Amino acid sequence: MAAQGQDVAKPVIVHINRLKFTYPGIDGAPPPGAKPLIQDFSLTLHAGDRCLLVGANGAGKTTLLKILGGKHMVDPDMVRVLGRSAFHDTALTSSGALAYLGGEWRRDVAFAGFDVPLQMDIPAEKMIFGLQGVDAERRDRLIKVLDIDLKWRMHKVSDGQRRRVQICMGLLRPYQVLLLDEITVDLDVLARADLMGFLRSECEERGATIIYATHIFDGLESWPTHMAYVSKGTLRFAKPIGEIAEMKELSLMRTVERWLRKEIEEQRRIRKERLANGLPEFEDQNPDGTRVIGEAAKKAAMNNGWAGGRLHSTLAGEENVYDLSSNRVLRV
Ligand SMILES: Nc1ncnc2c1ncn2[C@@H]1O[C@H](COP(=O)(O)OP(=O)(O)OP(=O)(O)O)[C@@H](O)[C@H]1O
Repeated sequence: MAAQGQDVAKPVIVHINRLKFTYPGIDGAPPPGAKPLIQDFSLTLHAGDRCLLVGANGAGKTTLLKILGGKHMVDPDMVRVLGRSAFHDTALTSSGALAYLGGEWRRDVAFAGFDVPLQMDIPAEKMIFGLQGVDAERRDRLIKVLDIDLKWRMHKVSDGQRRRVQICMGLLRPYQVLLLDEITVDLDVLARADLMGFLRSECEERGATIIYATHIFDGLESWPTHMAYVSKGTLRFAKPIGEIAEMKELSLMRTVERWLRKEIEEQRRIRKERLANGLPEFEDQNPDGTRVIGEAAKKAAMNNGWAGGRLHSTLAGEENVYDLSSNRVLRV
């Protein structure tokens, strides 16, 4: 489904066409019998669109952003960013045209993409000015927007201050497509508002396209042009913000809350019906009560693409590996 009501004169920037994806098991192949995590997912976004990606924990938002960012291989026709397949055409990310800023930074001392240790005794200035080929005006603007003190020593700053430097570095290059995965958690109200304002101007002034997965809706009321609601790996809908009926009477947060409450009620009803019909409560439940299908899946190594399975190895012994969304992993 394309986001309805968009300006068709604008170029298509992101095109997802009936995407289907299953995380590979330890042998690199999808576990036999595993239900795809993402299925029949289609979405089209145009230049200048700012799309909020919403959905419950584990719905598949991070997975989708990673697929878009070229970190998981899918059929090249299923996902096109700027007309190219990010997985197969690595120049898309290395050129900076496609940028991804994700929550995994939080647990990671090395900054994705730049290979710079973030917690060593190094001034923010050295990190920010260390990146070559950057437009000086853009750099100054970002330093101002994120209110960065160039003298900050990276090993002594707060989480929020470190995050500001990370975000600054991630935005130094003028991307055409930006994928954001819950990046504002540590930011104070002012830094968050200024950052969102900056990102908005990027879309309005130079036609950048942004997809932002978040659970924090404070101050985002007038930010998105579109909303995409994901539920259990499928797209419920993607619409321009003006076409979302609930938003005429409810805030953004209450709107999403209403969707998620409805979803959970539906799931409870389905589970009740299954039990009443003598079936296991969950569709993907094994007889022993676990919810991973097949032996290969039980042994599946957690590999989240961006970080080569570093953190996930600590979770290898956990039973229901498929019930751990990325944010849950981060919060462990
Ligand atoms: N590397 C992996 N291997 C196998 N399954 C995974 C892997 N990473 C995530 N999953 C599973 O995929 C599902 C979707 O996870 P994902 O992180 O995409 O959800 P999300 O919508 O971003 O959740 P949240 O809002 O909690 O961040 C979860 O059930 C999770 O257990």
